[in-house]
Amino acid sequence: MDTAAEERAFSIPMRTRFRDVTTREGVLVRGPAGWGEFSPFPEYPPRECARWWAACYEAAVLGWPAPVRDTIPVNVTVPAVDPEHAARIVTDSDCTTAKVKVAQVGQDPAEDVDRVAAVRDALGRDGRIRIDANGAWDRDTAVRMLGRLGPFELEYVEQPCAAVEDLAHVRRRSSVPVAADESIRRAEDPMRVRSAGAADIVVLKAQPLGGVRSALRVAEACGLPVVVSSAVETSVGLAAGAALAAALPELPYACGLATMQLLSADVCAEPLSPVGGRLPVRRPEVDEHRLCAVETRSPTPARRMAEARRIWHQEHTDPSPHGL
Ligand SMILES: O=C(O)CCC(=O)c1ccccc1C(=O)O
Ligand SMILES: [Mg+2]
Repeated sequence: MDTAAEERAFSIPMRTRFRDVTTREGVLVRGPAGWGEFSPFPEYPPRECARWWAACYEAAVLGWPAPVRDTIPVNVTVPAVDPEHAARIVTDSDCTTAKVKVAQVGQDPAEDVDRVAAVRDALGRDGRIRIDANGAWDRDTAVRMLGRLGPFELEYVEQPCAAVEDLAHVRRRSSVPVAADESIRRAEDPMRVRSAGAADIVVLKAQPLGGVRSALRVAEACGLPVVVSSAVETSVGLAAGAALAAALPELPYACGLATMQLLSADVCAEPLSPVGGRLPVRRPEVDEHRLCAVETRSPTPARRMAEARRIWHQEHTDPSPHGL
């Protein structure tokens, strides 16, 4: 669309499979404000990808609002691995909060219990544990599993069920606080979560919500405590999440932005990784050598971005002065 803007498609394998994600693909775009990332998940339709494009455009062209803090407390993310591996991931991190994936397809509920138990052992009594079911439980299973996992003292459960009505049901039946993720991220109307009484906390991600400013507006309109999470991005995408977490007026919980270690490589020489359980708020430099090493010839990422951009600019008529 524009020869001035640099666009580089990348493909990076995950270290550990994360749900059905084994590789992260996308495009990095360099604009006047820096690099932006466009990396929607493979199954996301073009209409949803338009918001991911808006986030990339904001990063590359507009930049971000001023931060009110310079480090962000983060959780270590524990995929649906065996108990020993889960304990090692927690011990190798400096984090005192862990987010444990549960309800993985093909696994037994006892595997969730064993994984959470191992994480509680590794963290000690003062650590915090939150779990994420990615909407996989029905409402009765959710209430039953929260009963089984309750003794490990959960900070909250993220998206126990897919439907907003089911989240509200679980919230009434269980003493574990409920956080909404997919119900915000993939919803036509993120405000339904609040009016349905479906959540105590909202999980906000910069890319799927259309950028930092747009996510800040969702946070303000929701009026619930916010946890900022990544979409498993390179350090370029993570920097947008850090900017969002840094700009929120209140940040009462650790954020899910320590996901760099889930990827096997990065595009920056100094990846955006936590130090002492906290992520520094900064924009890491893209390293040409590292970017080259993960560059892909696949036409798919660029094609998806062109389609997302077309939809976005159709709906937002102001023409970009930067040709992006
Ligand atoms: O929150 C974290 O710790 C990591 C981010 C994460 O879990 C995630 C990453 C990509 C896609 C979905 C999710 C999710 O929270 O469900
Ligand atoms: Mg989630």
